[in-house]
Amino acid sequence: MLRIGELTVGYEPDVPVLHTVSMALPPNGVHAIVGPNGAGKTTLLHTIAGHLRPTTGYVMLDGRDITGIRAVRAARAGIALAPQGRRLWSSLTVRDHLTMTRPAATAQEQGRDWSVDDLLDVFPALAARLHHRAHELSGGEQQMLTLARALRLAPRLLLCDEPTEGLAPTVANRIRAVLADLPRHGVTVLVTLPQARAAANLAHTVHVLTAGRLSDPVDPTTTHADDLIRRHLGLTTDDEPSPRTEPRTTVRACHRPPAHG
Ligand SMILES: Nc1ncnc2c1ncn2[C@@H]1O[C@H](COP(=O)(O)OP(=O)(O)OP(=O)(O)O)[C@@H](O)[C@H]1O
Repeated sequence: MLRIGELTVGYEPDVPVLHTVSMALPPNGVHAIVGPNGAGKTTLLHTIAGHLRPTTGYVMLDGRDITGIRAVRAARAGIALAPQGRRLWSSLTVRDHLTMTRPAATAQEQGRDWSVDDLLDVFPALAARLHHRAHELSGGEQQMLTLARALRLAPRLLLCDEPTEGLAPTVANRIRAVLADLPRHGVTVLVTLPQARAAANLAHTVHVLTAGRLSDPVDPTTTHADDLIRRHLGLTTDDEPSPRTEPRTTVRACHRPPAHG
């Protein structure tokens, strides 16, 4: 569904943050990018979402060249971003956020059209907070609202930047479970996560981004996946417990994507 080739992106001339990044994501899966702070994860998502223009390279969505298009056009093409830091409108209520946001994608490019009620079913915690302002919500509720608002745009590709950052483990697990279920609704998910273990438990493919360079995709179900991810991250075996020590069934998406897309 998404194909990126030789993408170089920077904020200043001749200072690239991403170096010739290439990636091909099949549709209807959950795909994770892990990497340390400052690796360029946000930069990559913002480039796909049309907030940043690459210096070189291309971004293709379902065979259509969307390189360098503006964010509004990326949304029309079926891409939504749930940004890091949430960026909610603090004085508006949950209801305001969900009713003010409408499907942005054109009919042809649109994914599922999520009604407000659909989204409250996905995030029951928000139903109880419908008339509360964003700044009155807990961190977990704010993150749920960020995701719900992005889904209101009816995307086929949802970009989630560190959606579990700073959340209690149970809330983070709930968020990951929602993401794992989205491919069932025709939404492909590209999510950045700080922890290799969480990414391996959730995603169908994991890419590691370090210092602006992206690894080849790793299939977390293969025998050497943990070692491979760890090696890409430059970790020793003691730095993070094995992904296989956690039950995968809690969040792993049940619909595997086709091998090619
Ligand atoms: N608006 C900006 N102007 C200049 N440099 C920036 C800007 N935003 C990010 N950078 C730099 O680009 C590099 C990559 O940042 P980015 O936020 O993409 O990394 P990240 O992997 O998402 O890290 P984090 O998890 O800390 O958000 C960093 O060196 C950062 O300082």
